[in-house]
Amino acid sequence: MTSFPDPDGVVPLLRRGTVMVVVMAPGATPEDVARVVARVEAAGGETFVSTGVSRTIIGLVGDVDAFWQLDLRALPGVAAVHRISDPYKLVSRQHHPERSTVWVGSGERRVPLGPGRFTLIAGPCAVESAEQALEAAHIARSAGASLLRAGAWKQRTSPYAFPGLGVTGLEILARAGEATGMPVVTEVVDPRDVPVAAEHADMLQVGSASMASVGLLQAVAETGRPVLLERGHTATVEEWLMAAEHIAQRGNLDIVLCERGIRTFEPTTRTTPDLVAVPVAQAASHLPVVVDPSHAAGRRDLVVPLARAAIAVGADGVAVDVHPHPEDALCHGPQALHGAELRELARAVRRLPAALGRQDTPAAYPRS
Ligand SMILES: O=C[C@H](O)[C@H](O)COP(=O)(O)O
Ligand SMILES: C=C(OP(=O)(O)O)C(=O)O
Repeated sequence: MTSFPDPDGVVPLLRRGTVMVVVMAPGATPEDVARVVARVEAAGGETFVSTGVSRTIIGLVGDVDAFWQLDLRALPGVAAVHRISDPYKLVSRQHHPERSTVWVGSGERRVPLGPGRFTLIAGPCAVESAEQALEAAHIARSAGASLLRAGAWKQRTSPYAFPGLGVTGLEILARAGEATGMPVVTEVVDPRDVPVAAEHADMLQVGSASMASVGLLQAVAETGRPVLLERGHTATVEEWLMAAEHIAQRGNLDIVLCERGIRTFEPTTRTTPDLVAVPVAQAASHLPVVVDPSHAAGRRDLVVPLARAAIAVGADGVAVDVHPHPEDALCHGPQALHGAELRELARAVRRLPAALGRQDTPAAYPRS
């Protein structure tokens, strides 16, 4: 704003419910300005024009989506158009200042995810057999996890990699959840599988590679099941929240955001865990935010340190891979924790929040 010699003309614009700012080019004529004003006012908006020494800026008040459709950037003399308000509404904290809690499961198996709690989600990356899933579920439960995760359909990069057991895997997972008293969360990759997944799982996950698949987002939303929405590994926080808005628009606000690493130039880890995204997403949105250090790092040795960091940065939970025999795992064995490592992580989950001054309810921490 210092480039504007008339700051008094700028500040009031931003104080009057401005949702968008149009910056005119230095050589813009009064006719160019009038054309922008006329187009906005014809669309039912209000304009506040601030004429500086070298530039004029126009603040717009009204329906930001309607203004966006006007394509003001294409008008003569317009240098830039900036949104001031969030491009999402239902998931925004601007319209819903209280942070939300999402409940997964029913009856005695109901598990909360949200402020004042730290929820441990654990399980194998993929369901491989009834024995493996049940063993992993017992390890997870005895360590103190309250939600069981595992994939029946895996969205693999290679068409030759293990794709999951499909509906058979789903049934096995549901039985493992029942046997251990944990609600289950599983990923859906194809919208056609959503109904059967919703029949067997308590929460549906949309994976990183599907984050922007609008058809899938809408299909999971319409089941009414809570949704675990992974951040796309090339998505900005804003794009992630717009994906969540697609779910919310279908009337389903039971959405938990999961930060699982983003693609950067750093090859040491599978993706780069973007922990700053946790407080950023929590400030922008009322939805709970958890972290998946297993898929983010792809390395077992980093999962516990990253989970500690996730607690410190204020995450509402972590989702981690655990496997009875990681060396034999059919999917992502190198990132899967052994039982002893999961118990170490669970100790951090019990002790760290209070040590770090978090106000979480101790009763909600995993027991073990
Ligand atoms: O587990 C989740 C996905 O399948 C995974 O992130 C893709 O992994 P891949 O590249 O090993 O297939
Ligand atoms: C987090 C997962 O996968 P993705 O790599 O698609 O985020 C997962 O399988 O749980």
